[in-house]
Amino acid sequence: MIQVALDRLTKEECISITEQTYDHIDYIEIGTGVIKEYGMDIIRDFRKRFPDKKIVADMKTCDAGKHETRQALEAGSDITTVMGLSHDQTILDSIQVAEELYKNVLVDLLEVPVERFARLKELGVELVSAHIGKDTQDHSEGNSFEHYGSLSDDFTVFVAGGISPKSVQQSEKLKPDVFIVGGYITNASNPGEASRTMKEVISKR
Ligand SMILES: O=C([C@H](O)CO)[C@H](O)[C@H](O)COP(=O)(O)O
Repeated sequence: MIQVALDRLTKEECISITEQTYDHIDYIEIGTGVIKEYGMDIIRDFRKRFPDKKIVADMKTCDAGKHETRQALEAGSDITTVMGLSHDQTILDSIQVAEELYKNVLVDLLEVPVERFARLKELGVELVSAHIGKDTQDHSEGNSFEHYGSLSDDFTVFVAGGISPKSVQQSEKLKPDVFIVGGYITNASNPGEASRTMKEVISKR
């Protein structure tokens, strides 16, 4: 499956890219910076405009887990993100609220040491995102999925970070369920075509 990540865009650009890619994507991610710009209103707006798609709010919550999780999920997202490096209590609180609302939390593994993965499992985490951060994508150190090992025995795995048709294979060991694709689609001259290509490559794996 594909999650289009809408980052560093205006609201109008987010809407246009979603419309152009609609037939080839499964999840719409409202990116962290976009949420900072437009708040919960953009989630409410997307819920109305795109009722048939799953919406992920990339809140990157790291404290106040109950409040921020409720905020994003009640605005209409299906999934909200919480940082795996947060305190255990933040993760527990976020999961509890998501369960009350029959929705989900996606735990972002950015900079999380491998030793913490077992604890996340104990806390009840089900969805994780193996993520190469934007700031390390152009550097050789930290620009690899290698250290994530094999997560798929314990979690449903999303992968993110500079994903393109060429880099799909690099995360193969993680057996991802969802490929989070930002720049490859959003910076393309034809985002619809880019999302179609991405879908083809993923379905041929
Ligand atoms: O989560 C993301 C990043 O931290 C910026 O907020 C992106 O959505 C994710 O990395 C996917 O975007 P690309 O790396 O451009 O594919």
